[in-house]
Amino acid sequence: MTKITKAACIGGGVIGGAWAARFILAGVDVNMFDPHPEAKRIIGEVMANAERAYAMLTMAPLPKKGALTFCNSIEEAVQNAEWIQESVPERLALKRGVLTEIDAAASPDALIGSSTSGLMPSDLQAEMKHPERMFVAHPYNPVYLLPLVELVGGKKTSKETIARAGVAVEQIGMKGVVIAKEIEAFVGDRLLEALWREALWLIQDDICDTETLDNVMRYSFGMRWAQMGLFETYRIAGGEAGMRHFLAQFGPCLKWPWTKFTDVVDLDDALVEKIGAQSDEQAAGRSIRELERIRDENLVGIMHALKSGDGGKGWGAGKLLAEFEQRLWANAEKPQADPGQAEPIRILDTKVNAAWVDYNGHMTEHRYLQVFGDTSDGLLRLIGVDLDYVKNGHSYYTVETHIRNLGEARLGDALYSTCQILSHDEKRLHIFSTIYNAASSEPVATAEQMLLHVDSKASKAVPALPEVIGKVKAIAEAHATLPKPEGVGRSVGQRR
Ligand SMILES: NC(=O)C1=CN([C@@H]2O[C@H](COP(=O)(O)OP(=O)(O)OC[C@H]3O[C@@H](n4cnc5c(N)ncnc54)[C@H](O)[C@@H]3O)[C@@H](O)[C@H]2O)C=CC1
Ligand SMILES: C[N+](C)(C)CC(=O)CC(=O)[O-]
Repeated sequence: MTKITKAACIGGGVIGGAWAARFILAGVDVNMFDPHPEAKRIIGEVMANAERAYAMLTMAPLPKKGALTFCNSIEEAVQNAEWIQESVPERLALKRGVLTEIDAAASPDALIGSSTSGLMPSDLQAEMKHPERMFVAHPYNPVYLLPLVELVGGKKTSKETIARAGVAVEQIGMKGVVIAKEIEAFVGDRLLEALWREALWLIQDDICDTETLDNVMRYSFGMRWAQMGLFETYRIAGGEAGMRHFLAQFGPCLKWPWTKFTDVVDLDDALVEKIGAQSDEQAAGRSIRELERIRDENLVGIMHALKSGDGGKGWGAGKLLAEFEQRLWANAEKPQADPGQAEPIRILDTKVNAAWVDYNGHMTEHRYLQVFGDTSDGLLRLIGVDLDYVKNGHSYYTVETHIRNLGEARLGDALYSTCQILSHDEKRLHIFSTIYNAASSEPVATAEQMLLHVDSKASKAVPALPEVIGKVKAIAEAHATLPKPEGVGRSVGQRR
């Protein structure tokens, strides 16, 4: 078993709530246990931000969202869960107690991950009856966007568990990196800890304030690190002679007094207050949720940029996103439609989310094209133009689109789209799509489009394959009995 259909999240704070969002948006049902009196509100807000981020992240068809169920106990939450993720506060005794409860109630082959930032898995699994299935799955905030998860086994974790976990995280768009030996704080947090220690010294000693320090990072090496790590970046910094020259040139600096090394700053009340006050000033009144949304938009932008890196092949986290999207397309549900039915085919059900809304307070222009694009893609899947068809060198390209905006779509409005085939031949597909407001059934926009069947390797129009033409013909014959939709053949500025 590696495909996860149900997960349990034990602890639904910053990390547990975001794990839940990642699972749910990947189509996995989640049972949540968190005794916090406001857990539902908090997780609801995290979920809303995650959905907003995914709407910006990808145009690929996300699977039907998993269901979120709040449970009253750990025992209830872990029932039938294939992956259980513990994300309770970072205290060894608390985590051990929770893991022991999970251990007693979980299915024997469930994978049990801990989000701990630094505790050793061997210490966490010490009191478990079946410790072989327990490991650290250390994510990065926000879990629903940042794909890395460090997988760390303890003394009693089986190799099979780590291997299964590595495969399972791919399903939810993550990159599992197996850490060879367990060590406190693993790899990422050891690096962050070193930086954090120096940062605290710099603030304590009034070398800079929190905003200056953040500016130093985000206008320079912070940007570098998002696309290449430390070593690849420094290899380039060595010039043509590469890493060896870099080490020869900058190695000796390690002996210079550039850092306070392992001395730890005394985080007393005065320093806490100093950092707190500088951080408040830096935030300029923005709430945490607002900051999260800004962060998410930026992270999505970075991932989009990385997706087109390396000459379009994708690079790092962007390559991973491209591969995840390929899987989403491959698993996309075909619209359910009877091709013989004489009515426009209902293709898409969607909702106007925050990222789609512009300064006028309604759905912005290019999102209409996105919905129409998703609608024509839905029709294509219905006629057999799926990912395999595309991989084999054939596809339809849209060569002309005329959109009419007829009504407003506001934040949260439920929408659906339909598509009608107007005419076709062996190369061309002439379609008319309509977006409706689901509550009023009023049309919000229409698009008349011409699609051309192509040989994508030769970049030229060629006849569609017979099985596709057969399906198009069946739908077109049924649609031929329909009246011509109002607006067909309109040109911009045309007199009525
Ligand atoms: N916040 C971060 O940036 C990151 C945190 N982590 C790790 O994730 C874990 C959780 O941290 P956060 O989410 O930041 O903490 P948090 O304080 O935001 O959330 C912890 C949640 O656990 C709940 N909880 C407490 N006792 C519980 C119990 N017995 N059963 C179920 N739920 C319980 C609390 O009500 C709270 O909602 C920690 O191990 C932390 O080291 C890992 C990566 C990043
Ligand atoms: C601060 N922290 C140690 C909890 C951070 C992490 O564990 C990872 C992250 O998201 O930076």
